[in-house]
Amino acid sequence: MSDPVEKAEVLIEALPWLERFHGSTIVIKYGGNAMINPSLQQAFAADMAFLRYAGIRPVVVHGGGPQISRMLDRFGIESEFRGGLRVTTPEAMEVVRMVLTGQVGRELVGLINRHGPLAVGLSGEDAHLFTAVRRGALIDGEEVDIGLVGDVDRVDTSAVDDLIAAGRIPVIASVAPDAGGVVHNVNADTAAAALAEALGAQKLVVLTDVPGLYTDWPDTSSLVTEIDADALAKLLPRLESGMVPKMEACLRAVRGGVPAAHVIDGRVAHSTLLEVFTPEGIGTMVVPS
Ligand SMILES: Nc1ncnc2c1ncn2[C@@H]1O[C@H](COP(=O)(O)OP(=O)(O)O)[C@@H](O)[C@H]1O
Ligand SMILES: CC(=O)N[C@@H](CCC(=O)OP(=O)(O)O)C(=O)O
Repeated sequence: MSDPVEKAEVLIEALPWLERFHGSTIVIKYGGNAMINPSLQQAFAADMAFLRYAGIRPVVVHGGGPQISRMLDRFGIESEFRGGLRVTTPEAMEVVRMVLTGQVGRELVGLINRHGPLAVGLSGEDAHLFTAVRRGALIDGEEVDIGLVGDVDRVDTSAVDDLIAAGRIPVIASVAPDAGGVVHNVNADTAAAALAEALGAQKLVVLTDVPGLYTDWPDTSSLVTEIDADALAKLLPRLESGMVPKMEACLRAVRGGVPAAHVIDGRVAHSTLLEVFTPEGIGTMVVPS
């Protein structure tokens, strides 16, 4: 696009969205499957800086499932998932914590900070951010024990609030202690939804490696552009694997007062900007009923 008028039109198209979201908090969940290559990761980091410099308050919660699986593999530990959640032994938990807080989070912080002194990494263990409660996986209506896996029971947003007030971008790993201090593995979608709700965010945006939710996976004609909470609740028992915690998270967020939760394709460069600043948006939008 070399025509200056066209360029100006693209810029001005963002104005209504800048007016609407200026000063708002948006929680962005960056899934491990969307971290496909360095240029996409750099585009994601640039988007976070762009949001921040546009007067929006981005808060990043990151996953790292494939990265954890690769490291477990290097240690000769097999990965097993039940209902989209990793079966987490105490041994695997050490690896989960190391990869999320020491590797994936650090890399993301570094990429965002190429654009200024913006990102600060933390995890659910910092300043009581998340308190976990042990949960099982729901398999055919029955709760199955999957080890040190937690749900978010309590959120103390004070550390995140402090960082936002200082103009920083919190980058959060989803490990969290329970009330007794035992660290649990929390699915990153779950953590992002709990945080979006506690912060009173205007949006939850979940980046993954598919264009959105399919009602009849993997039939690509069944992509959903918009669904309300009640319809999603009805669909949930029919969903599989990684989509289960993801759509549970969207449901939790909108039922908890977040006006919209979006699942978008993180393999598209700058997908977050497209979601926030264009009238069409992209992916699947979940809204309250
Ligand atoms: N109904 C569905 N709609 C879309 N994706 C689905 C569906 N059911 C299962 N999936 C799978 O869920 C995956 C996304 O979840 P997950 O692998 O946990 O991603 P992430 O690392 O981004 O959290 C997709 O790559 C797709 O293979
Ligand atoms: C309990 C559970 O499953 N935890 C996840 C935490 C990371 C995560 O959620 O990463 P993605 O967003 O990339 O899937 C795991 O161990 O893989």
